[in-house]
Amino acid sequence: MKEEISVMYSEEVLNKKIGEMAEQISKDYEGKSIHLICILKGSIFFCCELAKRLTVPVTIDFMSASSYGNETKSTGKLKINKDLDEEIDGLHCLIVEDIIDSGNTLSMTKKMLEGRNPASLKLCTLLDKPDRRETEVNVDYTGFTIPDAFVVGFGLDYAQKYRNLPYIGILDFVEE
Ligand SMILES: O=P(O)(O)OC[C@H]1O[C@H](OP(=O)(O)OP(=O)(O)O)[C@H](O)[C@@H]1O
Ligand code: HPA
Repeated sequence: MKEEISVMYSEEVLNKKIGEMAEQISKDYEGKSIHLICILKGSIFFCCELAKRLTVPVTIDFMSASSYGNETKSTGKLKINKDLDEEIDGLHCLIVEDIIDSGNTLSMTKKMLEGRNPASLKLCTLLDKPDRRETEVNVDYTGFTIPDAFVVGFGLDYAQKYRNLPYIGILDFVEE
């Protein structure tokens, strides 16, 4: 089987949307600093583009939590591979995700971080795939709501490949 990718959102479309999201977030957090919590690895591209466009003071920390292996289905279990470097108590935290699919990663991550007494904790995702939700999560900022397709690019991978694509595309498997 050959892997084929068709463009869903071009780099230009993504940047426009991220600009709009940053504008809204900057308005909502006026007078405050935001502590961005970037969930590795998929969110790095989105997190960088978002951070560059925020007009309020920003700090960033990274966490690696995953509920996926090399397959395209969730295991429903959270694995913390790398925890945050800094304490978050008293900080206005914004979790930055590339995609919410089953919701398992984000709901478990959110619960864990809530226990650390942040001043506030909100969620931001570039993509939301609600058709596949297994665990409800309240998402504060969503870029695009997408249908049930497996997407790659702009940080998103299939078996660790395609993260570096500057656009988001749908991955299909076709007969050679
Ligand atoms: O809503 P869910 O079904 O839990 O899926 C979403 C999660 O899956 C992906 O991460 P992944 O575990 O593949 O790690 P990666 O970011 O390093 O690719 C994505 O970046 C989200 O964190
Ligand atoms: O559609 C997807 N693509 C890449 N990684 C993912 N993790 C959850 N859903 C996806």
